[in-house]
Amino acid sequence: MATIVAIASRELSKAQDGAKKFGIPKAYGTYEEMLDDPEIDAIYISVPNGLHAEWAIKSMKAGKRVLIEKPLCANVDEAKAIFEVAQQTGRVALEAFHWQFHPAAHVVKSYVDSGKYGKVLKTSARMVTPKNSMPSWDIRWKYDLAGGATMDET
Ligand SMILES: NC(=O)C1=CN([C@@H]2O[C@H](COP(=O)(O)OP(=O)(O)OC[C@H]3O[C@@H](n4cnc5c(N)ncnc54)[C@H](OP(=O)(O)O)[C@@H]3O)[C@@H](O)[C@H]2O)C=CC1
Ligand SMILES: O=C1OC[C@@H](O)[C@H](O)[C@H]1O
Repeated sequence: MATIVAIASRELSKAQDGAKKFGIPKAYGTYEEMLDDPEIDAIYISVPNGLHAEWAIKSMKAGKRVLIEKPLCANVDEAKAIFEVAQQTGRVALEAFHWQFHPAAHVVKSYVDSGKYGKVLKTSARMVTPKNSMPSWDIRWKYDLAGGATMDET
C-alpha cells in the first residue's frame, strides 16, 4: 500500500491548496524540494509530456522510484535515457498506462497473434473531444511540451 506524503507545484499556494483539498501532509513550492524529501520513496510524474524524461531522471538520481504518466516521454532518445538511468540507479521506472496490464488487451493481442482472423492490414485512430473541453492554452496543443493528438493518445 502507498501513502501520499507530499504534493509539489511550481507555485507553493497551488500545492498548499491541493494538499488541503486531498488531505496530503506536505506541500512543496518547487519539484526539487520534493526530491530532497527522504520520506518519499516514489514520485508520480504528471507534468506535460515533454518534461516527463527530465523529471523522471532527476527523481531516480535522487533515489526515487517513478510512475510516469503516459506517454512515457517525447522521443526514443528520452526513452533510452530513462531506462539507462533506471539501470544505473536500480530504481523502478514504470509508465502509468494501464492497457499493457489489462486482460481485455491481452485477449485482443492473443487473437491477433493467433492469426485466427487473418493478418492486420490497417489500423486507424481518431481523437475527438467535446467542444471547448480543450482550451487553446492546454498543454496538448503545445509542440514544445510534446503535445499533439498522437502523443496524447499514445
Ligand atoms: N493516464 C491518463 O488517463 C491521463 C494521463 N494524462 C497525462 O498526464 C500529464 C498531465 O496532463 P494534465 O494533468 O491534463 O495536464 P495539466 O496541464 O492539467 O497539468 C500539468 C501540470 O504540470 C505542471 N507543469 C510543469 N511544468 C509545466 C509547463 N512548462 N507548462 C505547463 N504545466 C507545467 C503544472 O503544475 P504546477 O503549475 O502546479 O507545477 C500543471 O498543472 C500528461 O502527460 C498527460 O498525457 C492526463 C490525463 C489522463
Ligand atoms: O485518457 C485520456 O483522455 C483524454 C486525454 O486528453 C488524456 O491525456 C488521456 O490520458
